Amino acid sequence: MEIFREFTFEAAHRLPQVPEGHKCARLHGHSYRLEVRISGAVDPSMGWIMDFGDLKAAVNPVIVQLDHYYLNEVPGLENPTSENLARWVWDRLADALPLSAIVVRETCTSGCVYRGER
Ligand SMILES: Nc1nc2c(c(=O)[nH]1)N=C([C@H](O)[C@H](O)COP(=O)(O)OP(=O)(O)OP(=O)(O)O)CN2
Ligand SMILES: [Zn+2]
Repeated sequence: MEIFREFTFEAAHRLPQVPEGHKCARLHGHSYRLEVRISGAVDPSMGWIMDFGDLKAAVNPVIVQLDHYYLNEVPGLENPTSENLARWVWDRLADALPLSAIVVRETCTSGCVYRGER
């Protein structure tokens, strides 16, 4: 089974690799939505995989590194596409949580699902 928790953060970025004239070369911001999914067996006595509160506590230190930052200045996020951001989050949580997916939504209509593939 899988559970998830959604987090939000505000951040600015620009995409340094896009061709000249691309709108994303300009500095702009997003209200990011980040979904952290974990999978595992349901503990029979508790009736849950993990307390949602413990999931929140594990993810919050990562959110703090992103919220209201210029992502291009965060080490490892020099090219802050959704894909790179999803992998960056995964790498910082994989030791602590049984991750099944990281979902990054940049806008209401665009985003990325990362399941740990290299
Ligand atoms: N594969 C990716 N493509 C794009 C990314 C990305 O991270 N991965 N990022 C961007 C920009 O950050 C852009 O701000 C978001 O893109 P887009 O959804 O095109 O932006 P809009 O909301 O302005 O879309 P419209 O529907 O055209 O208004 C670009 N591409
Ligand atoms: Zn953008």
